[in-house]
Amino acid sequence: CDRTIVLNNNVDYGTRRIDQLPRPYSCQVTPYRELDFSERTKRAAQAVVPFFLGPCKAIFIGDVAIGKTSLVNRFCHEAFDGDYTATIGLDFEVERFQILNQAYTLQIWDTAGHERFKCIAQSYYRNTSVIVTVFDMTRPESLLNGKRWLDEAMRLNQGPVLKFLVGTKKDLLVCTAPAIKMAYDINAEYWPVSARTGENVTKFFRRLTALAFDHGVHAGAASDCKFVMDIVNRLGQRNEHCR
Ligand SMILES: Nc1nc2c(ncn2[C@@H]2O[C@H](COP(=O)(O)OP(=O)(O)OP(=O)(O)O)[C@@H](O)[C@H]2O)c(=O)[nH]1
Repeated sequence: CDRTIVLNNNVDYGTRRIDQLPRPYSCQVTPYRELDFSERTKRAAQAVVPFFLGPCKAIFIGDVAIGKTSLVNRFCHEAFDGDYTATIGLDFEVERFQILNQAYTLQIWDTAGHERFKCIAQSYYRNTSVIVTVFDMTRPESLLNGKRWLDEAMRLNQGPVLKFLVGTKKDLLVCTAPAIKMAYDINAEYWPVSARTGENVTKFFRRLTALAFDHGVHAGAASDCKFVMDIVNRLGQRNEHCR
């Protein structure tokens, strides 16, 4: 088999530093319409008192051999391997970003697509901030199966999650219309990428991480607010008892 390993093929990987909210692949195919970080996020990032935002957990799900690991490897290691090696259960990567001068960690959970490892992978689906449903643009059935993978992951996550639909192997381009329709149907942001050439890979990860950061600040602010309201309510109840 023709083994191809490409390293540093002049793709601009950018940096892990983000000062402005990166654009979606297409403004038409995204449920996330904000053009910049929210005012709340910018204020929080500029505050004198530093805030801590926990890591972002992003799971990558989808059929076997569609290019999940290749996508992750291209971003994390700037490498592409033309040979296929099945993921056993699950792989894990950590990437550190600087967003609006705040440290932010992206955890990438690359799950196995093989049925045999499904139970292992599914046990890591919980408490996810981002679900990336991956499909192979040269294999239409992997797009249809993507919906099933997403439903299973959503069933195990009660809280709000960001959803992305990523088509791999853009270098072997095929029609994207069904993917765009699917992205609308599942309310996900659509990205076609190529791990072989690196096209859109860094842009996609920067966008994912920045959106997760923005939404994470909101969720954190909301839970702080709930915490304060709980205290106020409890104090109110105590006063009632005293009367
Ligand atoms: N031409 C081309 N081939 C790709 C691309 N991405 C992945 N491949 C090839 O597709 C095959 C499968 O890729 P993997 O990344 O191992 O697939 P996976 O989804 O992680 O597979 P599992 O671990 O079994 O779930 C490998 O032979 C890759 O070289 C791409 O962008 N372009």
